[in-house]
Amino acid sequence: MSRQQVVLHEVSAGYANRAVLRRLTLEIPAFTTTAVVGPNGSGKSTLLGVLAGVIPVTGGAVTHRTDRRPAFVVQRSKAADTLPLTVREAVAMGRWGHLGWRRRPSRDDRAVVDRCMDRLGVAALARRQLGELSGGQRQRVLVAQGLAQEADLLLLDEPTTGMDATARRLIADVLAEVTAAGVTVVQATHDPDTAAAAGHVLLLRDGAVCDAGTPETVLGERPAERFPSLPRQA
Ligand SMILES: Nc1ncnc2c1ncn2[C@@H]1O[C@H](COP(=O)(O)OP(=O)(O)OP(=O)(O)O)[C@@H](O)[C@H]1O
Repeated sequence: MSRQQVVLHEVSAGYANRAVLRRLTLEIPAFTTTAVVGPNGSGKSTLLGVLAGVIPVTGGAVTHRTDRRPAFVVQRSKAADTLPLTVREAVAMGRWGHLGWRRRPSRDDRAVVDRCMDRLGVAALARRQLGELSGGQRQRVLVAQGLAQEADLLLLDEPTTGMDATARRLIADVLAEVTAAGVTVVQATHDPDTAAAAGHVLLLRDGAVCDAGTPETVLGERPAERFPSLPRQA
């Protein structure tokens, strides 16, 4: 178990009147990146919600390596883009779980927020309203917020959607750094290059795992050709 961050055993989950995940058994290896791939509607976001603990399971068991709360970066389209928040306030929300009884951010909390904004290249935008940013900038702010939680499990739902190549590389570098520092990352993605760079790949279809393993075994040597459902992003 120590090398597994999360183990799912025959897990079923979904929404009111809609079963999505069906008796899913899988392992999320610790300290590496798992890419969750599969066609639209195959259950990637639902799986992330289960791993985050925000979607209750209707059957089976989910076992986490630690009892720390995971960080969950939701798809930008599902996040409220119009909240009246500055970039700094949005990233600082990542510290809420760490605040002491006075609920006031400490110097350390503020330093973590500064570091995460810096790492995601949004420090210069700190005072801007979220609603004024481009889609790619907002997405980077959400990743910075996830990073600021300093969780040992970082869950990201299609974090690079709508990003240009430079921003995608930045996210890939940040995720490589955090896994090297002992964090486990799980990201849903439609990008074959992102999936090919992961340590582990889970391929979902119709709410079930249809393959799992290294990128080479699951995706083959030419992921974009083998998985036309994973369109190469512009
Ligand atoms: N809040 C919800 N209520 C009811 N059904 C939902 C809800 N969210 C998702 N679904 C349904 O659950 C199924 C799985 O959706 P999910 O979002 O997990 O797929 P996905 O693999 O992440 O898809 P995509 O690649 O399009 O993001 C789909 O049929 C979807 O319509």
